[in-house]
Amino acid sequence: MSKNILFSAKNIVKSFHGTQALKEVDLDVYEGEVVGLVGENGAGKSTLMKIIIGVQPQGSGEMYLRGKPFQPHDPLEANAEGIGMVYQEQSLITTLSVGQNLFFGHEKEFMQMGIVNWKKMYAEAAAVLSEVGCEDINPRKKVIDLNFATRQMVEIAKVVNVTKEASTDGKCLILLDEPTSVLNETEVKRLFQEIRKLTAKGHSVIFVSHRLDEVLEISDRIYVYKDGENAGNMNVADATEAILYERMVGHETNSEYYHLDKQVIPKEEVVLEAKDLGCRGKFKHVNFQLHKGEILGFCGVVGSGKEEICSVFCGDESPDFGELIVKGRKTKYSAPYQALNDGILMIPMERMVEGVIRGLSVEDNIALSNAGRLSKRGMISRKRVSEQAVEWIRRLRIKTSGKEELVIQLSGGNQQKVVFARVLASESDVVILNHPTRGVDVGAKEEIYGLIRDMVAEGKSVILLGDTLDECIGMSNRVLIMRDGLVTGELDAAVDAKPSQVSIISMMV
Ligand SMILES: Nc1ncnc2c1ncn2[C@@H]1O[C@H](COP(=O)(O)OP(=O)(O)OP(=O)(O)O)[C@@H](O)[C@H]1O
Repeated sequence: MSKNILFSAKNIVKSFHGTQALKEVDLDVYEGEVVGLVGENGAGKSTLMKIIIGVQPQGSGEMYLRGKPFQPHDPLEANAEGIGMVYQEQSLITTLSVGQNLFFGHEKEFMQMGIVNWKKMYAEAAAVLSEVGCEDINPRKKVIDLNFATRQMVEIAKVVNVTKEASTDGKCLILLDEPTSVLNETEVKRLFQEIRKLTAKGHSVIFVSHRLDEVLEISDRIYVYKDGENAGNMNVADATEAILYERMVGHETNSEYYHLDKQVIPKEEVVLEAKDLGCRGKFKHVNFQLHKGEILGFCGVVGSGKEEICSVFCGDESPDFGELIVKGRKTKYSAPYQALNDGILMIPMERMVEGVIRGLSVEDNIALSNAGRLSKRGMISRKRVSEQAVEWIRRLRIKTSGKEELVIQLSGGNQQKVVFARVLASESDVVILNHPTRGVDVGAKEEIYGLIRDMVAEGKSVILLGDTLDECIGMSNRVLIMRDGLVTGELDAAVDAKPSQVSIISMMV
């Protein structure tokens, strides 16, 4: 590794309305290295990234790029200096094509006599995509027609392209904030290959993630932030998941991660049943039963059909074939409220878009799914809304200045905790958890696993689309495996009979 410092942040301080997000943090990045940045939800990671890219200014402190003072006023200025960022929230314009997104703001370069030379733009877009190993993405396709994983690869291609163009002589710095959260394992591998290609050319990357195994795999050095302060930095050779966890959370992981001691044996009673269920072009011949008090894990790669089946249970889509039986009654939903009336609720994967109303307060968001229980003679009791919020803020350790704070002001992971609180507080007895721990820090993950166990112990039933195979196996009583729209296997996952990852993967691919 070259020893020239590419970027430095020194004594960075940032406050928001009384919340001190960063208290004099430092961060150095050498040329050609990947710096991992980890910390609990609300530790200040995204805030620092936004300061580096020029979205918001720091309160005090200095930054240096290639040894010179660096203070971008907006992301375009940072791009022009060779710093680019892929955001946690997707930033592509979905109504435009991939090519238009890649060259957004640079259309002039393709103008000939006042009109855009589309052929040229798409040819160049194809070249950019192939440079990041995504030659299979059609640059003419509208972003809205792409799945989230593909969109993420387009975002990365865009950023790599912008910064590369900006600095032909110098080295670039790419900021990746939770880049793998919507990627499957193959795509993560591809991303890591891409990152390694970039660093081999002397460019550098800051990699922010809650997935400690990935941080350990891709980083050269790792910084840990805790409550807006540096809680240590180390070479990857000196780091383990346990060390990082301890620095982040302040204590060692003390309980069994998946709370296997609390795994209960489901009841006989069937709450939801699929009989030869099918949706044209998405999945077919799906049969299974979900029992009271059961956690049923669905495993499969993106496109296997597992997400689409869940859309049928929660009323987002209607099946074309077969039967859906809920609590003994044959049914078919054409809207989510109908599923909700039957006690079925889903945490959506894109919960930043669908799961939370960001302009509402923390307490009102938590109350969204159980307004009925909180009302008296048709009037919502503010007192109950407030009491409920205080309880969940405490249980999930939601980092907020108070229950009245707007959700938009919370860090990404804390927004997710709010969505989770909403589901846990709901009266639904069948809960579909689509990647419930994505973007949530390791400490909160453990708590969420404990809460899921409590939910099923109380008699709720859960369909789990886990963030990792490990999570799916660890938490479930049984797993269903899907490939190309078909169920390819069903395995018992009792406490003493957990299937191996290898046996599941062999049925997934
Ligand atoms: N625009 C804002 N207004 C008010 N408070 C904010 C704002 N942005 C961040 N904060 C607060 O600053 C703190 C740090 O947030 P930040 O998003 O940097 O955390 P993070 O480490 O990236 O967390 P996560 O892992 O959940 O994404 C949090 O307490 C958050 O509520």
